Amino acid sequence: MTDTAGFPARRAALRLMDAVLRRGETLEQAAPGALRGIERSDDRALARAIAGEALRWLVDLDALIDTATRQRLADDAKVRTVLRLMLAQTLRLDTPPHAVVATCLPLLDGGPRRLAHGVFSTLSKRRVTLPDAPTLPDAVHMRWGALADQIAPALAAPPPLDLTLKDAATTQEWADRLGGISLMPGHVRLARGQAVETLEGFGEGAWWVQDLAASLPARLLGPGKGRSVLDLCSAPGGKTLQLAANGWRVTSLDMSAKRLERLHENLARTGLVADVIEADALQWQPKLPFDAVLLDAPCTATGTCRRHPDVLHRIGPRQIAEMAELQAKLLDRAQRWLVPGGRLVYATCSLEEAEGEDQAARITLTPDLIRAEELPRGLAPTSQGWLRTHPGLLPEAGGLDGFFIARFVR
Ligand SMILES: C[S@@+](CC[C@H](N)C(=O)[O-])C[C@H]1O[C@@H](n2cnc3c(N)ncnc32)[C@H](O)[C@@H]1O
Repeated sequence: MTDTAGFPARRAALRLMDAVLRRGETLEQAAPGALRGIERSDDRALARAIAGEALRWLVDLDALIDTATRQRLADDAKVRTVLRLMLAQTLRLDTPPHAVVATCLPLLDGGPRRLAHGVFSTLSKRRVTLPDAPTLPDAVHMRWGALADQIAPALAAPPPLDLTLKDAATTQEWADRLGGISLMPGHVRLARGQAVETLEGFGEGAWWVQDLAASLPARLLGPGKGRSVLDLCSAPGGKTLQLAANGWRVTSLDMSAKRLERLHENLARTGLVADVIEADALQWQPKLPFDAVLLDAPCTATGTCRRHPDVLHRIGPRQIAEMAELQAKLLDRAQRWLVPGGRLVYATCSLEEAEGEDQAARITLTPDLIRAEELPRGLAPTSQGWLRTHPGLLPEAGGLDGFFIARFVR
């Protein structure tokens, strides 16, 4: 094994790529195993950044590699993935070529090192560059249709950092203190790349990290004024915190013990209160109906592609159909748990119609149309009164995640 400084981060980046591309894991799922043994946080961040950029630009990196080989390398060949990592570093992370060669070629010890070196040198001599926007995989482009060309430019870089404030009345104060901008009361947007735990206000629980789009479902339930809400599929708790901060009596249910640990930490940090239940929503039954239900359903999360570019490569028709089936079952149950006049908000961070529009169309409750004045300036509801966001919207302000949101009343 090589002891070149920087090698462990590259080996971890290769493991991350394998986990995503061969085993269909998320970068989050793969990280603990892939990064095991790497002590320094900057090395762990580097491994994630290399793999993230290689996945974000995969189609374009492959096109470059294919111009420099006589025989096309197999899609799953290790040498192709190592070359993707090498090029991602020079073209996206400004790593000097000699450092890339020294730290990446040992990944191919006993294998086609010379081939990789040759392809990398050829492309470096040609001074190749990447396009302004990443090219989406064909299957993704087909699925997203007309939206794909708007979304792709927004994928060129990781997104800004959005915070939701515990007290919306302090919006200007926190925007000033943290040097950010606000797109609506209770929201502050910062430049990316900040270490969250070190920012003012984190320890005292004045805010939590939450993409602007992800903050909209809970906002659409308005102030709670002591009424009851079921936050169904709630962990790690961004929406539970919002609802509790906005005067709701929150029952917060999720089936993942691990994710609920983070929810408990978030409640403790912010001093907010919720009744937390660990249960499978497909089995659980409430004793009493609720004034509101927020179902932020499990989904393929393709709307988070700016932060999680792995979704561009591991999500296909099978995963979408599986999630759509689960969402339909959850919705069938959730809509029965409301008092007459109670409101349901259904949301997913997916860009797939099967998980959004198609689900909303099946709901038998009365639509409660979303109004433009409830949304950040520049966003508008669809003609059905639903909200469909995607990363290409609000481009001057830095975009937002892809979400589908619909509201109903019983
Ligand atoms: C989109 S995430 C929720 C994010 C959360 N609402 C927030 O704002 O932080 C979906 C959640 O659904 C949970 N989940 C999936 N299937 C479930 C089920 N059958 N019962 C309860 N929770 C489930 C997952 O554990 C996951 O935490």
